[in-house]
Amino acid sequence: MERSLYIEHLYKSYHNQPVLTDLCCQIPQGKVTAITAPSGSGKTTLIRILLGLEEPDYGVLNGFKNLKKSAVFQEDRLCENLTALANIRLTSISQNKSYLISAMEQIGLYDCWQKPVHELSGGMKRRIAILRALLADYDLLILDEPFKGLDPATKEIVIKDTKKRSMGKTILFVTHDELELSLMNPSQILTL
Ligand SMILES: Nc1ncnc2c1ncn2[C@@H]1O[C@H](COP(=O)(O)OP(=O)(O)OP(=O)(O)O)[C@@H](O)[C@H]1O
Repeated sequence: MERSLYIEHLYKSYHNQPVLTDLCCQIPQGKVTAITAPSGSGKTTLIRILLGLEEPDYGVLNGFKNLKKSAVFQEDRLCENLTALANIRLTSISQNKSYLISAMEQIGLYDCWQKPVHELSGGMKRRIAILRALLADYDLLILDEPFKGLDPATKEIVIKDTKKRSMGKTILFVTHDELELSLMNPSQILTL
């Protein structure tokens, strides 16, 4: 049986304003955990702490340290002057070009691999950011409102692809969207 990851008594404040107060939870490995909570409740702060981008004021993260992590942030964080393919290659240098182009086509990204990202639509950029994270080598995939802005039909295709590619991995994803929740089918939903 897979071990769980534990977040124990986590506290974080900014300018003496508490954001996370005594947060304790368990994240089963190899499963999908959703986080859904109102805006401003500290979801992104928690994710930044789990990724090591932010220090908690207090608390213990048990089991996270040696995990390889991959993430999709609320922003695409793509290199706008590089092509779509070159952005994806940043995390999957050993995959050949035809494999990567085929992976793009499976989420509806046709004939755009050689275009610089700044020439692409918002929804195309989003899918490239998601695919870049999915094709990386990781144990823990952290997704902060990853599917936001995609139309429902595209969302369904991308979520099915995400589920297929991340099978057996630990996924933590933030959403406010019922369709995303039902398609991702998390084993637990955390409300901060
Ligand atoms: N670097 C920072 N400096 C000061 N305050 C911050 C910082 N980062 C976040 N905050 C504050 O922490 C609180 C939680 O922010 P956070 O982005 O974690 O919320 P969230 O639940 O992810 O919100 P949303 O659903 O809108 O993305 C907010 O009040 C925000 O203003």
